Amino acid sequence: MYKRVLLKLSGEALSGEGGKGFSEKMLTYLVNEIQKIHSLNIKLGIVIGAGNIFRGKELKDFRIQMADQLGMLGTVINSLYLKNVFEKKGIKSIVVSPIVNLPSVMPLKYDFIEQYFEAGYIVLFGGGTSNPLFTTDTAAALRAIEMNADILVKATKVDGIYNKDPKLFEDAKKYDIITYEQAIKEQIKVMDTEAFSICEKNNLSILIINFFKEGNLLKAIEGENIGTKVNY
Ligand SMILES: Nc1ncnc2c1ncn2[C@@H]1O[C@H](COP(=O)(O)OP(=O)(O)OP(=O)(O)O)[C@@H](O)[C@H]1O
Ligand SMILES: O=c1ccn([C@@H]2O[C@H](COP(=O)(O)O)[C@@H](O)[C@H]2O)c(=O)[nH]1
Repeated sequence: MYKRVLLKLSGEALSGEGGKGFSEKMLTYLVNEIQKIHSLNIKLGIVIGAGNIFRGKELKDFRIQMADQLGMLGTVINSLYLKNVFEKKGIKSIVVSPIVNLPSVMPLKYDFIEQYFEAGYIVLFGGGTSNPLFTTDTAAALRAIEMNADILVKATKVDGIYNKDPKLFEDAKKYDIITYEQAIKEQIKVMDTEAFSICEKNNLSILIINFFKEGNLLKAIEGENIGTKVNY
């Protein structure tokens, strides 16, 4: 079983696939899935995207730097939203971000992160990498290394990596395991190349799983071979 986990969630985990905003049904599902792994006493960090609010590239009339800043703020909004949802269910969490100074957001300080984990908090890393031109996949890779995670789990809307986009090609074939070298060479689009590259350099594997299938997250943390594992 993995003991230190960085979980990358799509913003759509809050809205439902393809949706915007926040869905009560999805939030209930999300909390139930998190509760299953939180009870295992693991050190859990979460990076959440903002596809349910803004993705920079969706704001066509904006300069990309401006659009990306809105996207990054969206990830802080999602993190705070999630903190509140967790709180109502008795799950302790803390929002950490290098980009905003708000009473409920703590600055990113490595020494404190360990203390939050020791005190049983889930750490919600908001604000992406703090730089435009990136996405939360890259932020997840950075935070995973910084928290010394033993796995980065990307919980998304496909059940793993295929030789081509399974949402577009019915005959796409799934990989159970793939190396970073192969993923980068084949230009696999399920995750940013920057994220692959950071994890490869730091000897951290990634697990891609379908978030929308009940029980998947728990199975992945317990080491069951679901989804696709990207190995260095
Ligand atoms: N070779 C591939 N194998 C698997 N999925 C692929 C592949 N190529 C492209 N994809 C697409 O990648 C998508 C997952 O990545 P995407 O960045 O959209 O999600 P996310 O990171 O979970 O969301 P967010 O942008 O909200 O953080 C899937 O919907 C899938 O269609
Ligand atoms: O490091 C980062 C992370 C994110 N952004 C912007 O935020 C949105 C939302 O993140 P997703 O990973 O797409 O859900 C992203 O599209 C970027 O616009 C960023 O600029 N830098």
